[in-house]
Amino acid sequence: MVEILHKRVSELGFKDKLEIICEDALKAQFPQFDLVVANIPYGISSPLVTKLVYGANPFRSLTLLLQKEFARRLLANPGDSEYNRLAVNVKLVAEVEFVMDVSKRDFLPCPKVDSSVVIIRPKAQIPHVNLDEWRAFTRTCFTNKNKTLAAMFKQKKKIIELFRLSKMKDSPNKYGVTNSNCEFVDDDEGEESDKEGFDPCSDSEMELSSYKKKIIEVLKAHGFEAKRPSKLSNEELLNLLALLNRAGVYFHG
Ligand SMILES: C[S@@+](CC[C@H](N)C(=O)[O-])C[C@H]1O[C@@H](n2cnc3c(N)ncnc32)[C@H](O)[C@@H]1O
Repeated sequence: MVEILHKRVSELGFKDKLEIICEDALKAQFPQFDLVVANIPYGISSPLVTKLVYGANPFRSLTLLLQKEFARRLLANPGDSEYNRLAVNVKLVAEVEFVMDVSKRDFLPCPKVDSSVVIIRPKAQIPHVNLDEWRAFTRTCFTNKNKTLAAMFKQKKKIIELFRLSKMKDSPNKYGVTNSNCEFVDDDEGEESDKEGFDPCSDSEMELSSYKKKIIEVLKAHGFEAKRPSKLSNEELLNLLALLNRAGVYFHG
């Protein structure tokens, strides 16, 4: 395709106006861009959309041909069965507009899946929130997006993880917890075990229990206890994150 493009622009006399970067799109450092119009490889849709939307580049719009199901997930709203962490995170900073469906029969050779075109535009006003903290928080919430928040935050593993993160805020070198939540690939609904991989012995049971109580009190006091992440708007999630942070509960070290 690169050769064909080079040949075509040469024939049309546009050779000096086109620079072709032939690299892995996930690894390449993009030059400054204003518009993206792309038929992207469907297999890397999630990390590529993340990279484009959360990159440092102040773009105007991204017009993307995506696999239809992926586009539906990106367009989903709270309460929709497809609502997911990707939609939550993209919609924090951008608006996603549906343009059109494109049938697989419109391609030759005919692929296995249908496609859709969407336009993503950055929001004029982005909520004031630490993005690493936000993404770690939505990762926690959307790992079990249909569980109630009370059930989710009663999981021992989760409590220990958050407790250590909160302590790490006070003494960063003492606690070896790292949080690799920076990418929001489509990994919601990965059920978590309550016990695996954590050694609660190093934290006092009493401290853990009062920490858990503190979280549950925040949920109860603000009517979040019986709510489920899959039904919460970004405004509600932002509010919950702010309330938890204020109570000393953090999701990112
Ligand atoms: C859906 S096709 C689109 C091709 C072309 N843009 C078009 O519209 O006909 C996606 C293209 O991205 C290429 N590709 C796959 N993974 C890639 C990656 N990580 N970085 C850059 N290109 C990739 C594929 O080889 C394929 O040519």
